[in-house]
Amino acid sequence: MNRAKTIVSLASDVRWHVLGSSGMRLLVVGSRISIGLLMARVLGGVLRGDGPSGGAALGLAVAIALQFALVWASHRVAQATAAVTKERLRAAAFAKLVELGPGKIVGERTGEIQTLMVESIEALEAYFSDYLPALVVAVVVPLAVVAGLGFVDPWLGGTLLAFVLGAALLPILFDRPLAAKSEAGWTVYLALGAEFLDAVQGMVTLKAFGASPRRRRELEDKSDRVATEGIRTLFVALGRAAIVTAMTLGGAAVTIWLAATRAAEGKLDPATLLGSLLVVREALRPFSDLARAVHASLSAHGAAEQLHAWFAQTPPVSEVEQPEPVPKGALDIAFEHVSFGYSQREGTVVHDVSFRASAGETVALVGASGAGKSTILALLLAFVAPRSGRILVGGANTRTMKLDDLRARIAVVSQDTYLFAGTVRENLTLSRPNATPAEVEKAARAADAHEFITKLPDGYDTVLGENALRLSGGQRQRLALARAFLKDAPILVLDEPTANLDARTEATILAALRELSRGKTTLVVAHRLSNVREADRILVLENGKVVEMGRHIDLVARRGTYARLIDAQEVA
Ligand SMILES: Nc1ncnc2c1ncn2[C@@H]1O[C@H](COP(=O)(O)OP(=O)(O)OP(=O)(O)O)[C@@H](O)[C@H]1O
Repeated sequence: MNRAKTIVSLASDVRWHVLGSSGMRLLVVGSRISIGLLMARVLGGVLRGDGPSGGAALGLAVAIALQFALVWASHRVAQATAAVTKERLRAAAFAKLVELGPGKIVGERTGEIQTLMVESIEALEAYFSDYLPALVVAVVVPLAVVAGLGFVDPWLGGTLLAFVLGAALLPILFDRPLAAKSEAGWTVYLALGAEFLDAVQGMVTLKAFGASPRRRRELEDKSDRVATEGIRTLFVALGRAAIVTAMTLGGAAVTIWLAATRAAEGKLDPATLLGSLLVVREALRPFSDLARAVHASLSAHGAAEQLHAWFAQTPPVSEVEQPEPVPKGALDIAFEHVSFGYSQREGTVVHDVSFRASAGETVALVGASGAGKSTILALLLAFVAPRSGRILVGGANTRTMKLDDLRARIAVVSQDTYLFAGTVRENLTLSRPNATPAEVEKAARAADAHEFITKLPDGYDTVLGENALRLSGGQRQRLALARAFLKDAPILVLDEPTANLDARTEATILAALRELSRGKTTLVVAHRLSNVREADRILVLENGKVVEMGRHIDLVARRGTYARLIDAQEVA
């Protein structure tokens, strides 16, 4: 797709704002031209010795007042265009983020997504609110003035037209190299943003491994490249600006000189001469304005490519047209010959997996790291979809359900609980926004979290920073558990919820988890096998395949993979 089309297709719903903005700018220029012509009439009258014309003077006063109002209104419309563009694009980009979901987003660089959400959209905003209206003015006004002037005096009109064409067409020679440079600059800029965020998030690791000076040098190198690319772009942009300036100043000078000559020859009256002086500048000014806005257009090219690629992504799981309702009450789970791989290149990571968890049962998934346990949970949550086979919940295929409805019936506690910037209460009620304070407290008590929450400076209203870094691992998991208690969903998914905890904290969390999973269909992933002994069924996975399945006692008696895993942990 060509570049301009790529950009415009991104904001089809702001086209009325862009048109409004352009219209207002045209009115402002129109009022400036009227002021010029009225001034010429007033001065022309004086020069002819008729004295100033009262009507023209009054018209001038009205036009000046009108221009004030139009300039103000035009700024307001430009601001509104900018705000609406940003709001619509951000909403669409965020909706896409949610649609893509963790199945797609995990593995992407957070910094790049962040730059896309903030900076690319800023760049496009400038394109829509500044560059496009400036472009419309640069097309309409010069041609209108040329036509008017040509009507009064074809020689003047023809001369001005030559410079207008020069100012419009010669800069195009620079546009291709400029766009290439700018896109290169944009790419290194994005990489710098991503790297910087990585460094901030990994600061503890960088310091602990003494790697911060090296990382700093790498960042400095990238930063130098951004500066170098910027200077290169600027160099080409200066060449372009010089051409525009030569055409606009040269065009004004030559046309005005010609007008003066024609007036000296008696072929132009003084008022028309003065009028020409004033309108010629107006015909050429839009090119200078456009040259100033060209930077916005250049950044927009890189940003638009990136946003376009973002919107073109397909989610790993798409919604069905007419979803079936998720059955009510307790739900069983069945995997039937499910196979899955994250990409064709990486092959399948889950092979022909079949198992059942009746309502209220607990099924444990065990196996070495990378065996596919978390992927099976992601399949149940429909973050990713099976390549073949079916997943049934309450007897219905999950692919026929509305994704949010399915997920509303599943509570998840994982090893890395995310806590959002906000109060403890807001974090807990994430799963049930209309929960009463009594319900929140009951859930927190059940999760053994109430006590520590009440010791926080503002209790349940204590504001946690980004990802609540000041809470301990055990406290975070207690909040995660309280969230799950509050959600009270019929299916529970536990992805190594005690992985990062010390033995004593683990014991209390496990007790709360037993309580939480009572009567719920539970899928649990655990590395520490002693934690899943009581499961109704244990699935032993190896390279994405179920190699053994049964109760703890039977699997131990088989002396197979499970027994070897247990022996290995006991030795450890
Ligand atoms: N988002 C992803 N994109 C591509 N490959 C992935 C992704 N997530 C996991 N994998 C790959 O899929 C395989 C199974 O990973 P999975 O996380 O399911 O294993 P696991 O048994 O849960 O491991 P662990 O116990 O270490 O968490 C691994 O080879 C892993 O590299």
